[in-house]
Amino acid sequence: MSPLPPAYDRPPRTRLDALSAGYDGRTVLHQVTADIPESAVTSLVGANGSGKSTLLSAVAGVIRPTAGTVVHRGGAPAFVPQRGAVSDALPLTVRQTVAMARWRERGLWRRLTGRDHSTVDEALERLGITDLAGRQLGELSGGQRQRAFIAQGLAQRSDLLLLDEPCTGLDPGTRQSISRLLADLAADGTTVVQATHDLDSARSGDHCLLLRAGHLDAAGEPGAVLDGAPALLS
Ligand SMILES: Nc1ncnc2c1ncn2[C@@H]1O[C@H](COP(=O)(O)OP(=O)(O)OP(=O)(O)O)[C@@H](O)[C@H]1O
Repeated sequence: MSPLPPAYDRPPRTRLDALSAGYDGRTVLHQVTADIPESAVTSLVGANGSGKSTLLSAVAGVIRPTAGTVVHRGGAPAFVPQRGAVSDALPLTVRQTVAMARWRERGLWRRLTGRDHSTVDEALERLGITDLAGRQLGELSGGQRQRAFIAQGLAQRSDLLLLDEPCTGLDPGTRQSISRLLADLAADGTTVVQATHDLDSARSGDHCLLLRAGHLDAAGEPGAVLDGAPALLS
């Protein structure tokens, strides 16, 4: 198999054109135009409040653009919001949490199929949490819980995985292993977009978008984007 071309040469999986979005009439994301290359890890970086989560939510379809467009070349994305899509106060096991991804497609009144169960098993396996399947979500460490939420995202079987700060609050070893997992997913054909404050993780990705006060400040190869933003590195 020939190696994939660098991210900046890959076709866009998703294209943002003059995308603006916000809350209650207040615009926080201003006319962002960018491509998200397929089969690559794109990192959204920027200071607190720069609009990373808002951009992800707009790409996920959770909030509507106030202007501009998000065009997906493919199906609906899987979105793993900050702190996961379910409260860890709910009495759910890890397996039930991951299986929720399949219920969304089936509807609550249908039984999960054998393929659904295999998808859940594969997602648990891929995140290395098969042995935690029967544990309650509320009993897990931060890193274990984060893996369960990423597994839930994977089990949605989308080729576009959107993750809001998957590494926040985790120790360096766990952060590294999650970054490696994201790279493996991209190598297998999944387009990954992560909002992150972890600059090592951003640097190890393929592509980077830097937001400043809701504007796209730079885009491209991670090293070049991050080296051009010394304030972020301090
Ligand atoms: N649900 C919301 N309702 C109203 N305003 C919001 C909401 N979510 C975010 N904002 C505002 O939008 C702006 C951008 O926030 P956003 O969470 O997108 O930034 P961020 O870059 O992800 O920040 P952080 O790194 O702190 O997570 C901020 O001023 C924030 O207060």
